[in-house]
Amino acid sequence: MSLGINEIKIILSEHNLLKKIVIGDHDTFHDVTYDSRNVKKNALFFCKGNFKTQYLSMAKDSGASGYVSEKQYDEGNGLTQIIVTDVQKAMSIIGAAFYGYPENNLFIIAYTGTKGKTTSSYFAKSILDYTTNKKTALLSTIDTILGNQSDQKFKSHLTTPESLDIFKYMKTAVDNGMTHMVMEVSSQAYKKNRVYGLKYNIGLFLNISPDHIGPNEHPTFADYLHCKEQLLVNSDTCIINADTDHFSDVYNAAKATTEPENIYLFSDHDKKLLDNRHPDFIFDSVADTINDNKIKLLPNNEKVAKMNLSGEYRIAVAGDYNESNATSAIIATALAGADAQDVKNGLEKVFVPGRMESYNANQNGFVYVDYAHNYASMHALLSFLKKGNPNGKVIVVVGSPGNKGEDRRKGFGMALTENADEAFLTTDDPAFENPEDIIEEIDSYIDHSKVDVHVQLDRRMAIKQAILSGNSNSIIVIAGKGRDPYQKINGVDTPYETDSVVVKNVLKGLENE
Ligand SMILES: CC(=O)N[C@H]1[C@@H](OP(=O)(O)OP(=O)(O)OC[C@H]2O[C@@H](n3ccc(=O)[nH]c3=O)[C@H](O)[C@@H]2O)O[C@H](CO)[C@@H](O)[C@@H]1O[C@H](C)C(=O)N[C@@H](C)C(=O)N[C@H](CCC(=O)O)C(=O)O
Ligand SMILES: Nc1ncnc2c1ncn2[C@@H]1O[C@H](COP(=O)(O)OP(=O)(O)OP(=O)(O)O)[C@@H](O)[C@H]1O
Repeated sequence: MSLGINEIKIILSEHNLLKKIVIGDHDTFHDVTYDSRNVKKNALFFCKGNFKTQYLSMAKDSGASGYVSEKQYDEGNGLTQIIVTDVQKAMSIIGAAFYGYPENNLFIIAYTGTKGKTTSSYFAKSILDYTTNKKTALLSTIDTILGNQSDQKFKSHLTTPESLDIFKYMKTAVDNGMTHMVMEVSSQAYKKNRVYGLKYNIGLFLNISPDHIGPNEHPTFADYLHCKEQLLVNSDTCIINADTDHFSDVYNAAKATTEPENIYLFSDHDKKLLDNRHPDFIFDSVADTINDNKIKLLPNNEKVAKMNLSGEYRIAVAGDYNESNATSAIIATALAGADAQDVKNGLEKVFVPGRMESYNANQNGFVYVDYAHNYASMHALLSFLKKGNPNGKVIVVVGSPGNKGEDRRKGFGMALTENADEAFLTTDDPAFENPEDIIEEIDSYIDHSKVDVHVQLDRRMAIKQAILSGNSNSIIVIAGKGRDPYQKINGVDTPYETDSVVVKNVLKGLENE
């Protein structure tokens, strides 16, 4: 693969990004990278983010022959220097060109929303695996799956990767024979222009509630919503949860670039629809107990009746909120070619790592490992579990991260007060904060007349104590980390075997006692 300066000049000019080019010894590049530690000979190096000039010197020493930057640097003398108005945007369009526009060879389903992106993406992939005979790639918060061999699947670093990685992954997926891709698109991906210029066949908007607002993410809720809406602006076909907050705003964003005929709305039968929303599909809960989750899908007009999706679908993952996640996946995958049987198979067989993973602890109750890590998700999770288990205790192990999402602490306090009986407050990615201070803050929002609170800094120990405190009617929730394999402590990702493994070890220990 290679990319010449003339093509770069054309695409940057087309996007009005080019400020200046100084041609150096080489004007054709054989690799693209934003990390000086990975520079190959004749690479084009991008100076972005918290960049330091020594990275450019390092890149030059390692054989880079050009760089792209918003500023010209003496350290880059002798290299081809491409000076642009926005390096993140430039990186995305150059990345697409370098990898030969692999997105054109994939049917792309893209998800956004505050909650449910990962779960719904796994639902959609599971269904499409039947339709495409396992030729569906996945870019998710948990795993990146670019093929069916073991080395074509790995843990993701970000929900939505950097643009160069996205196009590289897409090219790899195409080379591996993949025809479809399901991807999560975070609001940060738009904020940082990681997906600049990328178009999706189908874009889905699940829901929005305040999250990711702070000095390092979005300055305001309006900015957060705006970034999320960009996914719809860049999609040929849009699917929107008609029950979402800020529906009118969201619908108008979709309508800006998509004809109403290509916008599909769905709604929960039990939710009262506001304004004049006319959902195309309505889902109705047939079973939403802890052991059985099933919906009935009802087409609501002629446009969608011909999709032949009317019927009942069992969902392998518990949680009433997963009914709307599943509905979104049904509509998206049907538009991508799935039939009702693929949908049935996919939803019945799906497994989502770290999301409502259940373990039978016998005389100690039932354990769920779940990723709920803010008020909206914790409230959705605990109210569902409490409703399904009115006579048993709901026991929750939870902590809150340091140096980010500080409002989550109050959210956890509130959600625990509303639906938990017992809480074990513990450590979860304390970063540079003292975990005891974080716990104290969560605790200050808990009503102690309703919740029995224990403090146990050691997360493994907290899980063990919570399980031991249960009886056969109890539900024990290990919340917030899912399958995160580390604790972020003082800037270091300290390895952690994951909540799922800790639970399994505790249960094994109990069996052997
Ligand atoms: C805010 C943001 O987008 N930050 C991301 C961004 O940071 P950055 O560009 O400032 O990079 P940096 O790590 O500070 O380094 C600066 C540059 O120098 C380079 N470098 C660095 C060291 C070196 O020796 N040589 C070198 O060339 C780096 O490769 C980088 O290009 O690029 C880095 C990788 O290139 C990411 O790791 C980092 O993600 C941060 C850590 C992160 O986790 N961000 C979160 C907020 C995020 O994006 N989350 C969303 C999900 C949340 C949601 O649902 O909205 C996500 O999509 O994951
Ligand atoms: N539609 C939903 N509404 C509310 N809560 C949900 C919904 N779907 C999932 N959840 C809860 O939120 C948690 C996170 O779900 P998931 O990972 O699918 O969402 P996400 O959008 O990828 O989240 P994040 O951006 O935080 O990674 C789940 O473990 C569950 O507790």
